[in-house]
Amino acid sequence: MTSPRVLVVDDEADLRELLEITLVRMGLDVDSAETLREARAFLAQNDYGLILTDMRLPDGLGLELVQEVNASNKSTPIAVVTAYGSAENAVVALKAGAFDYVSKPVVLDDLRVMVQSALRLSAPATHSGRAAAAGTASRLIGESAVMQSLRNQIERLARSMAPIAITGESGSGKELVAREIHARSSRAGKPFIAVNCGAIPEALMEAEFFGYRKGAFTGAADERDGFFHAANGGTLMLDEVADLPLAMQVKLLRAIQERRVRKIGATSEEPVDVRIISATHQNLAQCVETGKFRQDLFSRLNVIELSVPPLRERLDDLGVLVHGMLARLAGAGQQAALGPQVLETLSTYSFPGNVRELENVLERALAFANDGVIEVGDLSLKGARVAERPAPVAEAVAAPLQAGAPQVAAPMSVSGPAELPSNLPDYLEQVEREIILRALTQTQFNRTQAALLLGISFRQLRYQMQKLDIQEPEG
Ligand SMILES: Nc1ncnc2c1ncn2[C@@H]1O[C@H](COP(=O)(O)OP(=O)(O)OP(=O)(O)O)[C@@H](O)[C@H]1O
Repeated sequence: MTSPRVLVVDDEADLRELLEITLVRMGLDVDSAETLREARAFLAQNDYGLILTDMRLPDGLGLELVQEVNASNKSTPIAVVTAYGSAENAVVALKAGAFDYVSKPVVLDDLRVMVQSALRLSAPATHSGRAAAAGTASRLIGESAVMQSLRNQIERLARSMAPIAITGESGSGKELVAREIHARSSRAGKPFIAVNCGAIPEALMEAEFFGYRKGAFTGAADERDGFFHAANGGTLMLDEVADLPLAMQVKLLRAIQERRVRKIGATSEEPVDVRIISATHQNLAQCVETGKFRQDLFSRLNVIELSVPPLRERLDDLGVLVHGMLARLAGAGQQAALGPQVLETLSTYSFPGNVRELENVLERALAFANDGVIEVGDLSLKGARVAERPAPVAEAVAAPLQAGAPQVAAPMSVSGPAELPSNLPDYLEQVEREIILRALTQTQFNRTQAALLLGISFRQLRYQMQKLDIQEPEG
């Protein structure tokens, strides 16, 4: 088997030699070019496992080479060497399609990590474990034009280290998209860690992200790794990134830029090789405008933007989604089918909770269904019920909230009313709404604490609040 071949493009003799020696020691064959013209000549003759180019060359910019390689049908990873402190250059190169970058002065350990990661992309699927190369089907269901375009973007983005910012409404599939990018990348064999930034108490954030040394603070009985260490070699997803407090944003920016983290109580930093994917259902650019989110972190995270459309904008996918979900919901041997008009009814609904809500609607409907056949009457769609509701307790509770004074009506007995409810789903929803409101009022609308009180996850609470249209009082 021949060694992978690497093309180094740099006109600075010292740096070029350093790169050559390091790559040869890694067992690679190296060609060197001093100009864009020479590089193009090499590229016309050989296939490379990686191209490593300086940004500034005597006859042009390394960026031109990035664009040319990306425009060609060869999918060779190309990385750039950027001048010290020029974070903008790195971002521009990544946006143009560079696989990754190394900053000058080149730290050889970082270079080796980057080279290995690039070469895994061209390695056979069995070695890299990549879903893409192994031809594994996407877990993202959907054949609509937007979903197909999303899948193509995922395939392309999986071949780079560029930070990606995923936007989309709650429940639209942002985490699934992030997992898919990871599964199709050269990092697939390493961990994917998703962190809900809004669910971590501020005081614990630094310890959770960066870890701590034994004795670093009262209660630090043992050394612990943080999320960055846990995701080393893989992907770290920062979910609900807009919820990060400003102080933490500074520390995170540093860690992302330097690719190094320092545990609390440690004297030195450790290198970490982590791809960052962030997600939010908020408008991050607006958060920057209002001073809630740092501009520098924003431009660092937002190198590539990926938007996941809400379900109501891709209702063409409803049929395949329902089919896929029913197949999963119906356990082995159990029937799960749709009665007449069910799909039509679903397609008139706006799904504010997106695909997650569709999953919940189907799960609930299947529990009510006779012989596993879901009928229109088994679907309890929020919009459909609102008109029928007489004057539920829930409305009495919601009114003062809108006026800005959180109050809760006398709690309904959870053990059940004296008379049987005439509509069980409605009744249960009212009970649920009331209990959630009590927990929220008790915690001054701190959703993390309210979720803890109720023994559910932050995500679950957020989803239920959205489903039941519970809003934080203004002011
Ligand atoms: N295209 C899809 N095909 C199949 N399942 C999907 C699809 N999109 C989303 N789902 C499912 O819907 C649920 C919600 O998706 P996910 O958690 O990725 O959404 P999200 O946008 O990250 O939500 P949140 O903003 O609340 O964190 C998951 O169970 C996921 O598997």
